[in-house]
Amino acid sequence: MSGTGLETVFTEDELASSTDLVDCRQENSNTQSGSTTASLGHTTVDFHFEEDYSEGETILDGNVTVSGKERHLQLKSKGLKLTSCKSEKKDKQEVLFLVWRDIIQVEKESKDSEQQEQTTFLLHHINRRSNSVLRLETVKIEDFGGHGEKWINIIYDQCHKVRGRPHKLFVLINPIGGAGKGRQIYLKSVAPLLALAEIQTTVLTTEKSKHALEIGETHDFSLYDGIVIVGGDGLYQELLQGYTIQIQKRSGVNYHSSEAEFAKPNIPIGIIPAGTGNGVSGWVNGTIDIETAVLNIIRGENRRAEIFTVHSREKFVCISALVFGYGMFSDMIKRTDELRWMKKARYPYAAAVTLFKKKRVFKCELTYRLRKDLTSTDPCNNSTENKLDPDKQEQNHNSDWITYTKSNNRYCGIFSFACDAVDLEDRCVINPFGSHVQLGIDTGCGQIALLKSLIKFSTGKKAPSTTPQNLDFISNVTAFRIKLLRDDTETDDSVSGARAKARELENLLDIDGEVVYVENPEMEVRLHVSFVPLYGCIRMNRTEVANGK
Ligand SMILES: Nc1ncnc2c1ncn2[C@@H]1O[C@H](COP(=O)(O)OP(=O)(O)OP(=O)(O)O)[C@@H](O)[C@H]1O
Repeated sequence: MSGTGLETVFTEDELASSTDLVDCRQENSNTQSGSTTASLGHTTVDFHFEEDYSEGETILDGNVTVSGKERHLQLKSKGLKLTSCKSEKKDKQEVLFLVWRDIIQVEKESKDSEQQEQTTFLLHHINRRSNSVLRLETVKIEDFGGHGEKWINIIYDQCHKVRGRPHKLFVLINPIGGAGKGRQIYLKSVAPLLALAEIQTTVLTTEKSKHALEIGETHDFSLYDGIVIVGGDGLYQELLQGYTIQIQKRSGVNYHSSEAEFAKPNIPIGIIPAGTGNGVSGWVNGTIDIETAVLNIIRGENRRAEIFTVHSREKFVCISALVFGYGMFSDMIKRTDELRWMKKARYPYAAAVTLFKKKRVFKCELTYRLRKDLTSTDPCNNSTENKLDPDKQEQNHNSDWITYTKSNNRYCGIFSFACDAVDLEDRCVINPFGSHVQLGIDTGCGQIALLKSLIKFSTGKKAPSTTPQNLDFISNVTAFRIKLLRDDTETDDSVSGARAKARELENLLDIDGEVVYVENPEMEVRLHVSFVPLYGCIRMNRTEVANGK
């Protein structure tokens, strides 16, 4: 299945009603796809393009007209430059410089009459708005310097040969994620842009729970330049877990060993935020705006993000790409899972219910390892590290296991996000490409204080210098172990109803907002740095992050 790949997945009616598929180019030049607010992280990420904005050598130059005004157009080795003519007053002179990566397509405008001699073409390019939002814009350019179709041929060649830009994508849609609009989102806001960029697609929709896991484990992705998922964090986690297992099996890695060096995926993944939380998409795009996510996939730039693996007694349980939670976090996710019929409203509802519930206390041994070669949490540490061989980064960097002793083994919750919060002077920046994480430990913190802390973390607000009572954060963590301490003589039959329910909950984890059952609550969670290539990942630029631009 190739080409648009839509015929087998969408009904004729759906395709026919999607007018933008028929006439996508005009429609998209004005499209402003809906920007929603992320519940996790969308305002926190300050990614900056480390694109080389030097212009390079001139390939072709000449005069053109744009909206009736004379302009000078130069095609350079690094991009395209459009400037006002020298005759215009200095203060009215405009300059537009676009690197080739930011040009999506060029197409010749069909002539109205045979008499029309000048070549006219449409340049579809990315316009950068503030706060990471990208928009497609179209400029109509008319040649009058005599270069004719030479303009079109060179622009076409340059923008289509940009390194990393995908030509063939595998797309997986979750029709029930978020507000249940995955298919419509794909048809209206994703497919037209991919078609405009001449990207071939193979499109599948999930048909049942955990289908993405199965597809990830069995599908041959080698034919594709990238994988796109249209859904939320749960869909991404399942696809990535299946794909990770497939890679380990092919590479002969014993992935049941918690010490194993996992083979890393080489095909980048792009996430179209069509779920509820859309945390990872927000992290890597700096927004959960749909059009931005699509344009970042087309741009092709990608960077490896970190993930956790979770093992229990030397048996692989799962991977986690967003958050690992145990105790009150898994209790809350179980509650939200049971309320799936409420769609997006289930999260605030479950959070509100949690506020009024008495916290469950569990007893466990908690140990962790720290990254020992860090001297600071400066984000620039990452840029240096990323120049190193990523496999070497993980070797010999960990401390021995350290036991957490502050709580007398009594806990309400233990959690960690697969990212680092870089503490700048006025705020935090979430960095999913780092080499260590924070471990959160709740030993009886007030519910409201805990929620406020989590919201602060996820929205990049500067954390107060003092954390709430009974809430602790350990920085620079690379692995942790939780060993539940249970009374060996206790059985489900010998305990009260309430305790039997608590025992059931003790076997549940919150993995990226989904409930995962673990047979033996004795887990090892390990961070794998620089693991999965994600589209939309833009390097943090030292000066700009430091200046908070
Ligand atoms: N066709 C399907 N039928 C039933 N369940 C499905 C189907 N496809 C995927 N699922 C389930 O949907 C869940 C993933 O949903 P997804 O992450 O896309 O949206 P969400 O949960 O609303 O968003 P988020 O995870 O960002 O909060 C997984 O539990 C997965 O097994």
